[in-house]
Formats: sequence, C-alpha cells, structure tokens
Amino acid sequence: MQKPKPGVPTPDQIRRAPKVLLHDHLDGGLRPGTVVDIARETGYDGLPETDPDKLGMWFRDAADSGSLERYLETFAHTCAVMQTRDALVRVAAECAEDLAADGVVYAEVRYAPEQHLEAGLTLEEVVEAVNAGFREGERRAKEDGNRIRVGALLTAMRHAARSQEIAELANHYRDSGVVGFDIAGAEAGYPPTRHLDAFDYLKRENNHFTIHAGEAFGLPSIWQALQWCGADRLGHGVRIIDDIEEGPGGEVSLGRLASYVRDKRVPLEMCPTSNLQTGAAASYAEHPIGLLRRLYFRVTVNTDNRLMSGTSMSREFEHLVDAFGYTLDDMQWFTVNAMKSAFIPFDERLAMINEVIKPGYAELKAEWLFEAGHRERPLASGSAAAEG
Ligand SMILES: O=c1[nH]cnc2c1ncn2[C@@H]1O[C@H](CO)[C@@H](O)[C@H]1O
Ligand SMILES: [Zn+2]
Repeated sequence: MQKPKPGVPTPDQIRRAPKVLLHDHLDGGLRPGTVVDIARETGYDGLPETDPDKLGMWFRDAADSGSLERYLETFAHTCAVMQTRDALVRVAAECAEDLAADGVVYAEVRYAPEQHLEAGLTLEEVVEAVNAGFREGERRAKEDGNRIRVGALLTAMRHAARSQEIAELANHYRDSGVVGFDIAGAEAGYPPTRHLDAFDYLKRENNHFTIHAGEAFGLPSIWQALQWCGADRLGHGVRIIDDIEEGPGGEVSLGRLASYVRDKRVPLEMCPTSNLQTGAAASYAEHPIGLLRRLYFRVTVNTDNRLMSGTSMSREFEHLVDAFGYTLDDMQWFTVNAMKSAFIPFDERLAMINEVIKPGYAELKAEWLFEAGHRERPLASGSAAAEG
C-alpha cells in the first residue's frame, strides 16, 4: 500500500474528525430498514423493494437520473412513511444518531412540514414530533459517547403556495429547535421570487434563511436568491462557476455576481455527490468546489440526501480528498466555514469552533506529527500538516 501523504487524512481519521453539516434533508436520509419497517406498520404498499439492501440500492439508482425532477420523485416513498408522530420521532432520532456516529458535531437538518400532513397531523404537531426525535437522538448519541447538536430548518416547497405559513411556523419555533427556513423542490420554472412575502417577513423578524439556488438552474436563480430575496446562504450555488472565467494560463476573473458572493462571504452549501446525480457536475474532480475552495469562497461540504446519494459526511470528504488531495487543514477550513455560517447565535458558533472543532483537528494532526517522528527519514519542515 502506498504511504499516505502527510496531512492527508485516512478514512478513519475523516470519520473521527469533527464535522459540521448545514444541508441535509430529513426525508432524504432515512435508513432503508426504517423505510421498510414503517411501510409495513402503516400499510404503505407502494415501495419498489421490501428488502432493505435492495431498497437502498433502488434509491441510489433511481436518484442517479441526471435530472433534478427525476431525483425528487424518489421522495414520494420517504414522505409516505413519515406521516405519523411515531414515524417522525423515529426518523429524526435515527438521523441524529447516524450523523453523530459519523463524527458530525453540529447539524442543521431540513424538511418540509407541509409534506407530512396526509394522516391528519397539523404543521405544529409535525415540528414538535421532529424536535422530540432530534432531542432523543442527541441523548442516544451521548450515551454512545458521541456529541451532536441538531437544529431544524423548515422548508417550503417552491412549487407550492405555503411559504408564508411555513415562514411563520419557523419563526414561532425559533426558540425551540428550529433555527431557520429554506425553500426546495424543482428549480426550473419556480423562481425564489415567488416567495418574496415569506422572505420579507423573515427579514422583518430578524430570522435566517437559505435558498436552494444555482443547482439545476444558473446564475439568474442565484442572483434572485441573493439580491431579491436576501438569502443568508445558498443551497448548492454550484452554478456560480458560470460567472468565473479561467484563462489559458490559469488566471481567473470573477464577474459581478461571483465577486459579490465571495466578497460578502456568502456561504455555499455544496453537496458533491448529489450534484453528480442530478447532472449539476460531471465528476468529483471536475466539481466546482475545487476551484471555489482555491479562490477562498465561503464553501461548505454537505450530504444533501444520504439515502438517495448513498453517502455520509465522511464519504463526501473521502471523495474530495481523493479528487483534490485535501489535507486535515483543508477539512478544518471547510468545517470552520460551516460553523461560522450556521444559524445559531455567534457566541455558540464560536464556542463550537474553539472548544470542539479546533481541538479535534489539533488531536488528529498530532497523530501525523507522532507518525512523522517515527519515520526513518523525518520530515524536513516542522509541521506535517502544513505541507499539504
Ligand atoms: O437537491 C435538492 N434540490 C431541491 N430540492 C430538494 C433537493 N433534495 C431534496 N429536495 C426536496 O426537499 C424536500 C424537503 O426536504 C424533499 O421532499 C425534496 O422534494
Ligand atoms: Zn437540498
């Protein structure tokens, strides 16, 4: 086996490294076995497979469609089994547990309450069930020796007309588990400006929101999300690359919108595997995250839908480490970016950075220094991690 490059984390180190996740859909991250269980319990007979392994594979294959619209069709099955309080509590608890076991220390997990009303729950009951599940999952994670904090983002579906109501719901629960608002769903044909009332309302309430933009549709969507709607962060935002030109000698020039995004430190919630599936990027190596990271955009790494993408935070980082040779320093940079961009209060973000993230990476980097000290030919420079 090839000796790993100094500072380039091993899969085990990637898993142990503290990670921060800002873009993860609750209805896109169920355990396949749980989908099967709840379908059986609630009498949902629409599943394409009832063997958990086969079902997991079915989700991945079906989502590997090259189109966002087809990708989104798979959510009919997960939403179908998330219609009762018990199901929502279970799914949310397992979500927190799974993320914690993967080394995620802080997560903002989103879902659309309006998609969970089919069996008679009210919007409030949906939010309270999911909150109860997250608290239960945090508690179980702690028992297993993992620490995690999970905040909810309430999503409104961009093709629907309930965004004002969902924004009010997010505001109502802002001191009890809900940290912000989002809009999601098919992008083409549903510009974010359809939901201006909701965004204006949230701004007047000094609340926070992110918008899925620049995923299936290009710069106009990003421009509207920022300059008309006032988004605090961009879900995906990969198409910002269309406003960046790379010359033959590697010189780079940014258009007005790309400059604005970088200058204002607008956080980009990038989800590499999801982008490959929906056709927003061709390969990991060609994913815009490589260039955007080099240019110091406020880039973050995320999972989007762990079930549909067969992924986890660790796997996303493994792919990036393979494609770009990222080191622990890069991982820490992405993680601090994400923590800085979270919707919880500044002092709490700072405490996470100083008390959890930095010490966690320092410990992992010390493992490299320790190893380097045991090599026949010690590294010339002092810090192994700095070589990356
Ligand atoms: O990558 C995405 N782009 C746009 N919408 C998405 C994506 N992933 C999931 N959803 C949509 O968000 C809803 C609430 O979680 C999901 O039901 C799905 O329709
Ligand atoms: Zn998403």
